[in-house]
Amino acid sequence: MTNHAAFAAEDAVTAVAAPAQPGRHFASFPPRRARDCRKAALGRMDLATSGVLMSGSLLDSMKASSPRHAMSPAGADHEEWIENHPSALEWFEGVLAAAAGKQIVMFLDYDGTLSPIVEDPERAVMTEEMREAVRGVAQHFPTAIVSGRCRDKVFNFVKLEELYYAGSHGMDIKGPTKVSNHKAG
Ligand SMILES: O=P(O)(O)OC[C@H]1O[C@H](O[C@H]2O[C@H](CO)[C@@H](O)[C@H](O)[C@H]2O)[C@H](O)[C@@H](O)[C@@H]1O
Repeated sequence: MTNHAAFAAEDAVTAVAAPAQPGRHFASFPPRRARDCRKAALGRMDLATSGVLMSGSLLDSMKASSPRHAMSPAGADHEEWIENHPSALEWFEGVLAAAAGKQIVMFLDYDGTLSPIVEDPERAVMTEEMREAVRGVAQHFPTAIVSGRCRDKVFNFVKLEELYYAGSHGMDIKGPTKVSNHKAG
């Protein structure tokens, strides 16, 4: 665990993001067996924090890839649904206003978010471009990848030591092993 200051959940504002594209695969540190994942899932949770901001290009990319419109109902119910489910991307000024004075923390899904959905889960790799985007985000916000996958498997795909990784649906969480220079929020 690194030296981040702890934050109160009620003071945190979260954002979720990122387009999925096919890309390179990186050989990794040794994968562990499934039973190691279950064992690790019993380990302690140590999420913590730091800083703020989001680049225009990442935001545009997020908007372009958002599946939100595909999930919303058509017809007369649409407007009411939109009203009750404001998009953080379309309502970004509102998000910024809500975030004022608060600690922003980024929680990112992996499959179908940072990586494309593919038939073979072992081939759900993320692009180098995506990796750089996430690395950039982590320079501004404490950033966590939250996945149903085993934590080590997600790390093997993402390979960024400055992130938090929450594997096994959040049962197994590990903090950064490398400090990222978050700008204070
Ligand atoms: O929470 P996530 O990071 O989104 O993980 C959810 C599950 O993702 C993986 O399965 C999904 O992606 C695969 C690769 O694209 C795809 O083949 C599968 O059909 C999807 O369900 C992963 O294999 C699961 O263990 C995760 O729970």
